[in-house]
Amino acid sequence: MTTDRDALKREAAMAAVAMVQDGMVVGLGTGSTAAFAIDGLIARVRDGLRIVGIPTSERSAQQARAGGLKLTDFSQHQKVDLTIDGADEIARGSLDLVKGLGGALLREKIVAAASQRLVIIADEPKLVPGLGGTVPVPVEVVTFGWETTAKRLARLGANPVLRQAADGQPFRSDGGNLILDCHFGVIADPAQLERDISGVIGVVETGLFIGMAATALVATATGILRLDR
Ligand SMILES: O=C[C@H](O)[C@H](O)[C@H](O)COP(=O)(O)O
Repeated sequence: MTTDRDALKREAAMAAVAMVQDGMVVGLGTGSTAAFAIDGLIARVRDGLRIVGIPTSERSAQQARAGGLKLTDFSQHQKVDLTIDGADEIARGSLDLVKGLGGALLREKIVAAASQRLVIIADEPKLVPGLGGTVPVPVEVVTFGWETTAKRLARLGANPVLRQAADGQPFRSDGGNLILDCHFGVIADPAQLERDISGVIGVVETGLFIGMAATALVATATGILRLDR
């Protein structure tokens, strides 16, 4: 019986790491759960696994590099065999996701879009009946005119909040953009909302990942729940 959240995240991560095969190009996710997966890949590479990784953030790149994982990029590989990443919410059934509370949504979505298979790892609290009930939708926006972009997002029914970094300054993504955390409440039609947000002038990318995850490995107190779309 596992109850500690980190232990559960690690269990989900190891289940995904076991899916990685020799010769793969692997997308390296971002966040605390994905960090356990990167550690697991480092250990498997030390045991002889031959892979290359494409990181979804500077911090995941740093962790991978420090562990001796060979990194590559889209100039060398335009197709990713398998991406392992976390999520802030996973909708039961559709496996639609909210991602981006760690600020990495743009590179995560680019890597996910280039992936043959996206495997999401999480512990049970992330599994929800409907998206938006427990977290806001992170939306990456350009700095110029962000205040007007926020107003346009509010017209969609959001309460957009400019994300602050620990030092009190506005949070900056790896791409140098800002993030507006958009509180919608439970979202009736996530696919339509994703299209609506994407159409807002000034928006770079949304944290709604619709129809992108193939599998979710959710660690529960009694074992790993595998959900396939
Ligand atoms: O931007 C960060 C990513 O979307 C993370 O995958 C997501 O926030 C989940 O992070 P954690 O595994 O730390 O809950």
